[in-house]
Formats: sequence, structure tokens, C-alpha cells
Amino acid sequence: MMINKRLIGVVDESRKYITGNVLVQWFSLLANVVMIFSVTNLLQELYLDKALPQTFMLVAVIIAAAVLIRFACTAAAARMGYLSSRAVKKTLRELIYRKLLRLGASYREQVSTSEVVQVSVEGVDQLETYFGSYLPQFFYSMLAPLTLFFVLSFVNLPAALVLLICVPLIPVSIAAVQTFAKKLLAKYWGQYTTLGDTFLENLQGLTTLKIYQADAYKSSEMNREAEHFRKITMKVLTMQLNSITIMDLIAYGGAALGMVMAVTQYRAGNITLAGCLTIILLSADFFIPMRQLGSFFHIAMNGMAASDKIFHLLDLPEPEQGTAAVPNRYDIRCSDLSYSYEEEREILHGADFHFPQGSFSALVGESGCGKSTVASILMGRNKKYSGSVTLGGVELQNLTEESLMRNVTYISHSSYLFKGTVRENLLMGKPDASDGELWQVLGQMKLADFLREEQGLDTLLMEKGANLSGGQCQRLALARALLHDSPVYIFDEATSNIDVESENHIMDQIRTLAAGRTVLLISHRLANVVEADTIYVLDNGTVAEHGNHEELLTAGGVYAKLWETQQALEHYGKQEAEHEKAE
Ligand SMILES: Nc1ncnc2c1ncn2[C@@H]1O[C@H](COP(=O)(O)OP(=O)(O)OP(=O)(O)O)[C@@H](O)[C@H]1O
Repeated sequence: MMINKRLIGVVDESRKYITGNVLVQWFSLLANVVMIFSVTNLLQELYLDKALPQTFMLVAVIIAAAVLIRFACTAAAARMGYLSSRAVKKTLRELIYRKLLRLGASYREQVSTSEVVQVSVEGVDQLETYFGSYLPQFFYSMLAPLTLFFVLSFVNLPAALVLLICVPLIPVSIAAVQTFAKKLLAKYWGQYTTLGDTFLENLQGLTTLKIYQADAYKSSEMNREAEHFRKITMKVLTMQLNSITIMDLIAYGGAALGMVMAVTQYRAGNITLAGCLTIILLSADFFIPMRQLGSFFHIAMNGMAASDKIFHLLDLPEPEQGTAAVPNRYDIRCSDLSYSYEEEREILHGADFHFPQGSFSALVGESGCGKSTVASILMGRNKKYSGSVTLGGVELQNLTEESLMRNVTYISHSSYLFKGTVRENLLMGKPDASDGELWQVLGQMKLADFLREEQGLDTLLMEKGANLSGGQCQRLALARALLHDSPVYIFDEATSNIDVESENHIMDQIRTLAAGRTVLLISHRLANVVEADTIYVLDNGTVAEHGNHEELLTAGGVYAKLWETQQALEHYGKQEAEHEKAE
């Protein structure tokens, strides 16, 4: 009945709150039973004209006490629900967080970021209600009818038995609905995520849609999907309403049967008037908890689906954690390096590289040949490679992630700048840097004058540095990288799509860095790698050739052809620009 033992085991702390919740609900029921017994007794005495003034007083006190107890129990049950939800959220989010840390930088080889976000935010929220409401109700809905049966069996066994036997009909009807509901809910979630994906994509690409005036088309496409979703939502609601009607029929039908039994037994002289009234007043209580459980049914189904997803994430195999630190040398060597994202398509096929310390190495090749894949492998993001990759002679897999991150700095074409001040962004590179050091790197990156005109180090940046130009963003990202001061730097298209001036500043810094460090520059623009000590040319996942610029031009191979094409294009661009100026 949708009870996941492993899940409950994982959130061990919630057990006590669930037990507490069930107990207080049970006390509330007992208070109700005592109150009804006293009231029905009073009614009987009144009927027989035997009621004493003291009895009135006593019953009034019992009613007041019962109401107070029930009030306190309801408040305590809500509190227990809250405490258990809190424990669930904290425990599960912590487990997911720790798991992600263990999966490390290469987590995307196994799970997508969107799934992680969905599971840890929405998935955990679903389980909050599962633990806070469904589970306590599940146990209480069994305890309540058994308690009432025990109490009423002293009043009249046959009536109590009829009531008890009718209760399981509710879960039976739920089980019958479940088989149908499962398929329907799977469809519903499918439509829901499809609509969500389309919505998000269209929202993100809204500017593009406006430019190409394709928003009307996308809007009608989304309307169609929304209509499908509306229809399936209505089906789910109908199913839920129908199942509620069935449960109500069973609950009230069962209670009515119990009442008929009570009256029949009274007429046959088998029970007293008080006994008959007690059964009538308590018969609905047999069914209410189970009926309530039925209305939590969808919470349980969502909870089960969410826990499956959470365990799928928690059960992902973890890459072996290295224990070695990078020794005091920082050359990188890749031998017979192969890698594939998907089984049937290998991207790198046995590539060999050597990027020595104190040298400027470059990796070039046509778009899609696998350059960024090499960088991702070196950064520990793609761990499932074959062959060997060593940093300072130690296999990458054997290094701790911390040591790798400390010693290698990666700068891509879209380095992330956070919302906050320039200072906060820079201090990520070196938390204990003084203002003097920060100004020094800003000066190196020719940003100091600009920032002095703004609010200096307190200049506020918007998300992704949206209030800076592309070139300024990239120069600030490089300033942060310089502060990190690591022995190895990897630049992956770090000068793509920025102005020539910024590109020149960045290239100057890269050349300076190469003096004592291991620097790898990945670039599709060959003009940037002319000065590199060694250029590796990647073609179809293998190293086609390597050497310095002159050597490669003389060899007349892939590099020479690429160079000629790019030179011709750049020449053409310049001529066009001059033409336009002249006109
Ligand atoms: N996450 C991924 N999943 C599946 N395939 C991928 C993934 N990332 C890259 N690829 C594939 O791997 C190949 C190499 O990609 P990579 O980004 O390494 O190329 P690149 O040489 O850096 O290209 P560019 O110069 O255009 O950035 C491409 O064909 C790409 O389709």
C-alpha cells in the first residue's frame, strides 16, 4: 500500500514523529469515545427519567475536557507533521548534496542537471507531504477501526463486526482505481513535462522568436500542447472525483449498515438505548480515517514516483575517488586517449599529447573535432576515458578532485560572473587577496581605469555580468583566474566573440603565464596560436600533426590548409571593410 520501507529507513528521524502523530490522533479518538459514551448514557437516563443534576455536571465537564483534549491533539498532530516534513527535507537534500559531491565534476556523465534540480527541489517537496500527512494517516486509519471495534464489541459484537468488515472495502476500491490511475498519471506527467519543456525553451528564446516573428507560430504550438494538458488534467480530476464518490458510497453505506444493525439489535432487545445510540454516533468514525487516507492517495502516488527518482540518483555508481595530490611538477601527458559520450560514437580515438611545464601549447582543429572534450577530460569532468592522462606523472583518476581544482584553472568562452560586487567575484579566485592585489590584476587586464570611474571594487555586477560588455566580462573572468594563481591554465576558446582589444589583452596575459606554467590554449582561430611552442592539430578525434607554426606550415598538412582558408577569409573581411569605408 505505497509504503517504501527503504525510504522510511533513510529518514529514520521521521519515525518518532509519525508514531507521535498516530498516537495523538488516537488519544483524540479515545476522548471522543469517552464523550459519546457519557452523552449517550445521559440521554438514556433522561429517557428513563432517571437523570440526576450531578450527572449533567459530570457530562458537561467530560465534554469540555474532551473538546480541549481534541483541540490539543489536533495542534500536536499538525506540529508532528511539520517536524517530520522538516526532517525529511533536511535529510534527503543533505543526502542528495553529499551524493553530488561524491559524483564530483563528472556528474553529468550520469545524470542531467535538470533532473538533479527537479529531484532535489520538487521531488523532495512531494515527499514532505508523503511523510507529514500520508504515512501517519496510513497507520492511524488501521488503528482507529480496530480500537472502535474493540470498544463497541462490548456493546454489541455483531454490529461492531459488520462495521469492521466494511472498512477494508475502501482500500480494495482504491487498489482497483490504482491500476487505471497509474497509466493515466504516467500520461499526465508526460504531458506536463512536455509542456514545461516547451514553455521554458520558448521563454528563453523569446527574443529570437520575436526577431524571426515566429512567436505566433510557437504560441499556437504551445496552445495545442496546453489543450492536450487541459484534457488530460480533466481526465485525472474526473478519475479522482469518481474514486472519491466510490469511497464515499462505501464509507457512508457501511456506516448506514452499522446504524441499521444497531437499531435492529435494539428492537430485538439485545442492547440498551445508550448502546444503540453509541453505535450510531461512532459508526461514521470507523470509516472517516480510511476515507481520509483515500483522499491522500494522490500524495502517496506522487511520493512513490519522487522516491523512485531520488533513489535512482542516490544509487548512481560513484567514480573511484583518487587519493593522491599533484606532485611538484605540472606537465600533462595523454597517451592513447579515447573517449565517447555515447557508446556507438567515439569522439577521441587514441590521441597523444604532451603539454610540458613552462610552455605554451595549443590545440586546434575544426569545429566538433573534440577539442573541448580534451579540456573536459583534463578538468575531471569526463572520467570515462580510456588510455592514460597524467598530471605531473600521476594518473588523473588517482588525484583528489580538490588537488586537481587547486592546480588547474579552466577559462572558457562563457566564464560565469555572479551577481554581486567586482570584489566578491574576484575573491573567488583568492579569498584572502588584499585590495591592492585585486587592483593589480584589474590593471593587468586593463579594467582598472573603467572600474575607477564606476564604484571601484564595489561596482555591482548583474547576473552573468550582464551590465558589462562581452570583452569586459571575459577580462574580469581572466583577472579572477590570474588571482587563482595555479600551475596549470586551460583556455577553451577564451577569446571567442569578443572585441579585438580585449582579445589582445587576454592573449598578452596568456603568453606571460606560459613563462613558468603549463598553458594549454584551445582555439579555432589560428592567428592566436602562431606563437605557441607546440600546436596539436586534432582531426577526427586523432592528432593529425604537431609542431610549431612554421614547422606545420612547411609540412603542408591539415594545419596549413586551415591556415590558408582562415587567412583568405580574414583578408576578404578586411578588404570588404576598406571598401565600405571608401564608399
Ligand atoms: N555532452 C555531450 N553529449 C554527447 N555528445 C557530445 C557532448 N558534448 C560534445 N559532444 C560531441 O562531441 C563532439 C566533439 O565536441 P567538442 O565540443 O569536444 O568539439 P570542439 O572541437 O570543442 O568543437 P568547437 O570548436 O565547435 O567547440 C561533437 O561532435 C559533439 O557533438
